[in-house]
Amino acid sequence: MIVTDIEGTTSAISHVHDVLFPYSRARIPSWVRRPEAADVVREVAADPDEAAAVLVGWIDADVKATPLKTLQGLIWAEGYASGELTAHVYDDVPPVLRRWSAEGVPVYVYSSGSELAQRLWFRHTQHGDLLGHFAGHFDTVSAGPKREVASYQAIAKSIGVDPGELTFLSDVAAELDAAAEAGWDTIGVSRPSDGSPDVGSHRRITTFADL
Ligand SMILES: CSCCC(=O)C(=O)COP(=O)(O)O
Ligand SMILES: [Mg+2]
Repeated sequence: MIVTDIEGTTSAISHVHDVLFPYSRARIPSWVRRPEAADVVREVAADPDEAAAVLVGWIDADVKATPLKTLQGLIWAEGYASGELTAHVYDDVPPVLRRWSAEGVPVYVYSSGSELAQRLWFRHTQHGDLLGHFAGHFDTVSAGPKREVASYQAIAKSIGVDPGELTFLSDVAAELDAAAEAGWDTIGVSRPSDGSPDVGSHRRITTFADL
């Protein structure tokens, strides 16, 4: 069974940082006053203005904080609905997703982006709707932070399989290390167009075509 990261693995880091993050950053000051954001604001600060400053600071520092990821999912939902946003997925990914679907290989997503953000992402790619290829989604709420071994143990337990049956695809060495420590197989996906991040000692590929 496959569990895949999104940013840097199925999709370009540059798209997240140059398109998605600025879209949410520009809208946070008004969104913190909306009723849908009340829980997030309460978690982050004493009032909406203070919350907006914290949330924008997290975007600028790329902090994968759960309240930020929750709010970004809500903000991006409007962008996808209006047609302002389209998600990026590398050209080599859809053919492999189709092959895995045809072969009955279950594929899950594990991303710091919220489950809502993940679903929107794969529903609105430049290749069309790819969401049907995924058996389930894990985020920092359902599994925990991506650099902690316990998160990978929690995912294996939730799917109901031995850790050795799971293969994790990610561009981040610390995430792959945590998955390996939990007993998973790991493959580092290192995209040259994103600067080929270092995946440490893990098996390394540069395209899903190699899977
Ligand atoms: C579809 S989630 C959008 C990207 C994002 O907010 C993020 O934090 C991605 O992190 P990942 O764990 O996929 O590297
Ligand atoms: Mg990543």
